[in-house]
Amino acid sequence: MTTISATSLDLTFQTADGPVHALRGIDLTVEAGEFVSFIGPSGCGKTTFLRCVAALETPTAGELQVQGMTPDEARRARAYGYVFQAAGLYPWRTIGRNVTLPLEIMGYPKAERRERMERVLDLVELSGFANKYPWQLSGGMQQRASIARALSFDAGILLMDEPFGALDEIVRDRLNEELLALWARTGKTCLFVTHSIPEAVYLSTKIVVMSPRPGRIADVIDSPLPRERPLDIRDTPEFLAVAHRVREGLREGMEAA
Ligand SMILES: Nc1ncnc2c1ncn2[C@@H]1O[C@H](COP(=O)(O)OP(=O)(O)OP(=O)(O)O)[C@@H](O)[C@H]1O
Repeated sequence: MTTISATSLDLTFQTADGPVHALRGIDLTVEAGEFVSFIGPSGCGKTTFLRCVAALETPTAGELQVQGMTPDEARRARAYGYVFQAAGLYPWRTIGRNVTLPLEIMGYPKAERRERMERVLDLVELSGFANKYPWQLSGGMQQRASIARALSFDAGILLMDEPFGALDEIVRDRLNEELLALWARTGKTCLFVTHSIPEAVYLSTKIVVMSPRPGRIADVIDSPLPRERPLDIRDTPEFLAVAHRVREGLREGMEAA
């Protein structure tokens, strides 16, 4: 089943310095349950594309469908959870009450909020941290709490904009492994923005390589790697071949820009 379908998508921002062509001719199909990474240099439109899916930006031309709906309908149907680069947890709320915030807004009864909170905190391995405050957790744990919050209302799509960009490499490796396990367990469709080639190749079933000015797709790579991926898969020739193709796509995209 197709979850995201973009056809000839264009978005031009009108700014004081003139038009900025953030996206041009984006054609992309994402099937349910895929893990799709978007990689490309700063300004190539990765965040803008995610924001279009989330109905936070409106394309100037083309068609975009999210679970067969317009992005706005999908937003109202709570089709996605959004995880940002900064965890964005409210410091005056406990982890548990940060996770239940969307559920409170949506009017879930208290008992169900609690049950869901416990389930998603367990999914991100933060059981036992519900009563802590964000500042009592490491950066990696805060990001896991932010993922739990995005999972709390069972959206089929998880939009993640560089969620691990600010973390050191060892923590990031661990979160990558955990995210893959979480994805396998939940069957979510994931759209994930990253600047890291190894991260994109390790996580994804599909890698979208983008290039700037105007933001467009330089290559779409369907990963030949198995879905089960221990971290040391990164040393295999198959992994390195995909990483090489991503690097080539980035280089060609820069040359064409
Ligand atoms: N609201 C806005 N108004 C005007 N221009 C914008 C707006 N949002 C984004 N842009 C411009 O659109 C282009 C694409 O931006 P976008 O943030 O999507 O890139 P990105 O690939 O996510 O970059 P990064 O890797 O730095 O996060 C950039 O040139 C940016 O300056």
